[in-house]
Amino acid sequence: MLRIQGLLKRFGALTATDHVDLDVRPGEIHALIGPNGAGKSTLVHLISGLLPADGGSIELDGQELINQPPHQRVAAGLSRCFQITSIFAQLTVAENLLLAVQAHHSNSFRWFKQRDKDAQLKTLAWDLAQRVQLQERWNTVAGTLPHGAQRKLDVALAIAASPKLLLLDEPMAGMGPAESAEMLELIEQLRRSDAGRMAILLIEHDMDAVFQLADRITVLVYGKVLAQGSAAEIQADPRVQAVYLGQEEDAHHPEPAAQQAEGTV
Ligand SMILES: Nc1ncnc2c1ncn2[C@@H]1O[C@H](COP(=O)(O)OP(=O)(O)OP(=O)(O)O)[C@@H](O)[C@H]1O
Repeated sequence: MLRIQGLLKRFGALTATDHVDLDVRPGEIHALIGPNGAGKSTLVHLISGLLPADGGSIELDGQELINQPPHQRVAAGLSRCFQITSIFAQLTVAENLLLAVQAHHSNSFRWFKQRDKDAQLKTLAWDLAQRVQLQERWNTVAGTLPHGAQRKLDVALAIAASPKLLLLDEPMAGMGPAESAEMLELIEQLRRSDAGRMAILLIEHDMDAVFQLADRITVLVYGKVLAQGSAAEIQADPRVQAVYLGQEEDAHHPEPAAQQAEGTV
């Protein structure tokens, strides 16, 4: 579904994305992990088009996106969660969802009478609410929802367009254990309910969540791909262990740990 080849991004002398190759298959949850500063956010910005690349290729379902502006990438089937910044806080859950489905689907119902069109859009919005378990909050003003429920609404807005690839950038950030568990269940359920086609690229610091959710994992270090494989392969990889061990030691002895991580790349 997503094929990245030789992707390159430089910030002055720093190569933040260093000839990265990455494939995400249809229906797969692919996690991107790596220590702080590894280049995960830069890669996500390159995919969504918020940053221009210096070289390489990004294909979504066979379509080259590398020179496309963000809105054309969305039209091509890319969707990204923006950590609740995309929700309308003054509007209810229902109004948020109706706006999202209207933006993406109203063309499909353009020959319908207004009343039938409204009913179709409302059905789609209600389906979305069910998919993210927000039916009971249908009439709640979005800004008054707890943090976890706002993140769920954000996910619903992102999947309203039936994307081919969903970019989930730290979906559990700022959540307590109960909210994280609900989000984890929601992501698993998205995979099950989407006819196996929508792929998810997940950036997440919570390793338990990553190992539970991901079909495959890519590990980035200093902008380069260090390892790729299943959760079991990544957990057993001594190079990955060294990087994460190095990071823990880094807190106590910054210099030696940084050198150790560098030596493993
Ligand atoms: N706009 C920028 N200008 C200059 N350097 C940048 C810019 N954005 C990121 N960098 C640098 O690029 C490298 C990769 O940063 P990035 O934020 O992509 O890493 P990350 O893996 O997302 O880190 P974290 O897990 O801490 O969010 C870092 O060294 C960072 O300082």
